[in-house]
Amino acid sequence: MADLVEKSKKLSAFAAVDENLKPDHKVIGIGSGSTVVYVAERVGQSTNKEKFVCIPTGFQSKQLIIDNGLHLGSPEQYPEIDIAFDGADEIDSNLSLIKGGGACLFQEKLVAASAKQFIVVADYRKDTGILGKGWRKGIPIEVVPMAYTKVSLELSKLGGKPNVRSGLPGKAGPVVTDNGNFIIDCDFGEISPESVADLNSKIKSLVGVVETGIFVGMAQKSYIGNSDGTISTKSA
Ligand SMILES: O=C[C@H](O)[C@H](O)[C@H](O)COP(=O)(O)O
Repeated sequence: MADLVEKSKKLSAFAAVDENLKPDHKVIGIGSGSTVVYVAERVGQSTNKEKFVCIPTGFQSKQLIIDNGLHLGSPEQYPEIDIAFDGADEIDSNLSLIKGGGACLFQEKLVAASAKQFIVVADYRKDTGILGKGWRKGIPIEVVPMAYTKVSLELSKLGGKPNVRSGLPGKAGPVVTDNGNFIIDCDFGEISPESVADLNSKIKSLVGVVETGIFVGMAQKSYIGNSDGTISTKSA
């Protein structure tokens, strides 16, 4: 099973890079997580790799770029990105995503929003069609630390079950993001594809929320590695 999932991740990542990375691309966004490891590996195998500048979405992503011998840039230097690749925790039928399982959602959204093309890569477990169906940990929401009780209260009033993400067993107390903030995982149950944008706007409007892990209208194409070794693609 674990081997099958790993193979699906690699399959989706390699296919996404092979089919979408073009000779005229210069600035590439590299996401976070275990699937994007294979994106970085494939970009690093490109004969053009010397001319790429790769923009990371966090600490792990930065290490992936360096380890694969790619040039590192920053979002400040490159506010316009030619193409970005990233993983997802769940994907719905409209290509809306839950992201942030690894607490990287803010920088991931920054890079995706700066990219002319945003491609999602994932194994077959992520493609459930409805957010909150397979990913039961809740929507990751990055909040400024001093606002976490206020935001938690307001999320409850919106019908969610908020939970500040713990750093245990590695750290006592909450997880602290690459930006020095906390993560609240808020369970809203299953979210119909039609109501995702509205829920995202409501969460985003709460003072203290830096960013949500709901990505609506951002992904242009998904590459899903299936358990039988095939790939399914979908365009928005
Ligand atoms: O914060 C983490 C990110 O949103 C990841 O892209 C997401 O959790 C998917 O990671 P993985 O490819 O390991 O499932």
